[in-house]
Amino acid sequence: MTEISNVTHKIIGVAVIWNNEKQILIDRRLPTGTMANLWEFPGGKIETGETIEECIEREILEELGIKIEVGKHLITVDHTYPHLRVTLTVHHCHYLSGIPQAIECAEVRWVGLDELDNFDFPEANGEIIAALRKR
Ligand SMILES: Nc1nc2c([nH]c(=O)n2[C@H]2C[C@H](O)[C@@H](COP(=O)(O)OP(=O)(O)OP(=O)(O)O)O2)c(=O)[nH]1
Ligand SMILES: [Mg+2]
Repeated sequence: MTEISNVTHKIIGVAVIWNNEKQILIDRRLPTGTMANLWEFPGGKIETGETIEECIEREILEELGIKIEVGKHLITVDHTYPHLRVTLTVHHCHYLSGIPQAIECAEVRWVGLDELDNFDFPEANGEIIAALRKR
């Protein structure tokens, strides 16, 4: 039997933003809504007509107020939560300018790769963090 899934599918561009101290920028989600309070790599939904790279650059400026250079693709993770399917296309990015501000999130932080274990991320992020550690 074939089952057609009606679950919402979000196509998301995600940034792993590096600074010159080999730190990564992470943000904590707002205390309301899906995956409340969890930490994530900043990003958001792709808009019609834009590439994933353009999406990432735009979302980071909108959400954090900083300029970045979008670099190499790291991994694409397709994950289904109980009420939501996400496709996270993750790129390495380099920090260029501006002070990160928590415009659409609760908090932002620069952290080292070895510090990521101290933060709670959504389930889909396990694969992203594993890919980062493999390098
Ligand atoms: N930006 C980002 N989203 C992630 C990560 N891991 C993960 O499961 N997600 C999920 C959470 C959200 O459901 C979705 C991102 O979509 P979004 O940022 O456009 O949506 P949202 O839930 O924040 O809110 P909204 O804009 O739909 O109101 O992907 C991650 O590391 N970064
Ligand atoms: Mg978002």
